[in-house]
Amino acid sequence: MSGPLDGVLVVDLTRALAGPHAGMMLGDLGARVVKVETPGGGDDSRGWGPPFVDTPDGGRESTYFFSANRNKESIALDLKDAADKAVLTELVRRADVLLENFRPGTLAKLGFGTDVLAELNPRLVTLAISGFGHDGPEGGRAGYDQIAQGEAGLMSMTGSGPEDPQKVGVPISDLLAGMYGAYGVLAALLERERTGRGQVVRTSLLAAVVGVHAYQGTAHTVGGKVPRGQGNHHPSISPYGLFHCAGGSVQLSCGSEGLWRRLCTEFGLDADAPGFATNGERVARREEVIALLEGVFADIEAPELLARLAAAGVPAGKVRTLDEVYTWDQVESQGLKISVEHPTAGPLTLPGPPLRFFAAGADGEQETTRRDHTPPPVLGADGEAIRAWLSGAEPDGVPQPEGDDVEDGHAT
Ligand SMILES: CC(C)(COP(=O)(O)OP(=O)(O)OC[C@H]1O[C@@H](n2cnc3c(N)ncnc32)[C@H](O)[C@@H]1OP(=O)(O)O)[C@@H](O)C(=O)NCCC(=O)NCCSC(=O)C(=O)O
Repeated sequence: MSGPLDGVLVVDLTRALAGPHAGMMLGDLGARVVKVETPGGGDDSRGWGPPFVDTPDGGRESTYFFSANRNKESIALDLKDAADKAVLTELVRRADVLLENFRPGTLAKLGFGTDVLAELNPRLVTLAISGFGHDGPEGGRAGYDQIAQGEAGLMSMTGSGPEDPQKVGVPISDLLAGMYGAYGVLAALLERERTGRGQVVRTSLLAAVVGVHAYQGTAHTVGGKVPRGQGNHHPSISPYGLFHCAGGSVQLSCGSEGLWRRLCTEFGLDADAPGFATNGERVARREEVIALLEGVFADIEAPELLARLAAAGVPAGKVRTLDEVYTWDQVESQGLKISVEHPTAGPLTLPGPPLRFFAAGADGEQETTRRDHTPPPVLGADGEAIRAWLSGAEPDGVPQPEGDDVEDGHAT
C-alpha cells in the first residue's frame, strides 16, 4: 500500500506543467501513472532550461521536467503510428484515468476523441486541461501560463501599482489547473463508485485563476472595485504586509483587533488612537499605519524584531530565498524535501508532496504518507516493460497495480 490511490491506473498524455502537475499529484497519492511521450524529444519541458543536469552518457536532464514528473513511468508512443496507437488503446482499456492538455481537438484528431475513449472504456475518467475552455466564444484558444496570468486578471492585481503589472514567480495558472484537475478526477472516481461510469472533467488555465480570485473577485463582482496591485500590502486588512526595519524587513499580519492590540502593547503604541482603533480606519489610513510602524521599527534589527513579534504572538516572518527554504528544518520536518536516485542524473533532492496522511486511533496517530517515491523517468525508460505487461508477457519484477484483471473493458 503506497497511498489512497493504490491500484488506480492513470494514463498521462500531458506535457509542460499543467497536466503533468495533475498526474504528479495523483502519483503522490499512490496511483500508478504511465506517462505517454512523443518519441524523440518527449515532454516539451525536457528541453526547457537551463538549469539542466549533465549526465555521464553525455546527455542532460531538465530540472523543469523534474519538477512535475516524480512517481511516473514513461513510454514513448507515436500517436500518428497505427502500432503505437494500438498500445495506447490497450492502456486506455485498462486505465481508470486519462489526463490530457493538448490544444482542444488535438486528441480527437489523433483518433482518441471522447466518444472513442468512452467506447473503449466506459469507466474511464478523462481530465482535459485547456488554455481558456473547450467551448465558448474563445473555446479552443491555446494558452501558456504567462498569457493566462495576464488574461485572467492576476497580473493586474499583482505588482506595485497600475503601471507595474507582475506575474507570480511560479506558473501558478498551470499549477492551479493541475490541482483543480486532480480534484475533479477524484470526485469523478468517487461518483464512478455509485454509477459505474466515468466522465470527462474539464478545466483551464483561465478557470484555475478565476477559481482563486477570492476576495479580489468579490471586491469587483459585489463591491464594484477594480483591484490593482498594492505591492506587499493588503487591500482590506491593516497592518498586513512587508515592513522595513533596521537593515532589512519583516512581514507581519494583524487580521484581528486582538492582534493589533498585542502589536501596540509590545511597541508602546496606543491601539485606540483616534483614526487607528478599527481595521476599517487603518485600511483607510494604510500609508500612515505603514509610516507609523516603520518609524518604530527603524532602529530594530530584523532578528530582534521577529523575536519580539513572536513573543507578542503577532504572526510574522521573513522573506526567504529558496536556499533558505530548503535548508529550513521545519520544511524538512514536514516531508517537503525528498531524495530519489535518478538513473542517469544520480541523487536528486526534490520538493516533496504537500499532503500528509495519518491513521488516527486510540493509540494515537500513525503516518501513512507515501514514502517510496520514484524519480522522474528517463524518456521511454519503461516502454518495454509496459508493452510486455499489456501483451500479457510480463517479465519478472515489472510493477503491476493491484486488481488489473480486465473485465468489460476496464480494470477491476
Ligand atoms: C501548450 C499548447 C499551447 C501547445 O500547442 P501545440 O504545440 O499546438 O500543441 P498540441 O496540443 O496541439 O500538439 C502539437 C502537435 O503534437 C502532436 N503530438 C503530441 N503528442 C504526440 C505523440 N505522442 N505522438 C505524435 N504526435 C503527438 C499533436 O498531434 C499535434 O500535432 P499537429 O496537430 O499535427 O500539429 C497547447 O497544447 C495548449 O493550449 N494546451 C492547453 C493548455 C496548457 O496546458 N498549456 C501549457 C501549460 S504549461 C505552461 O504554460 C508553462 O509551463 O509555463
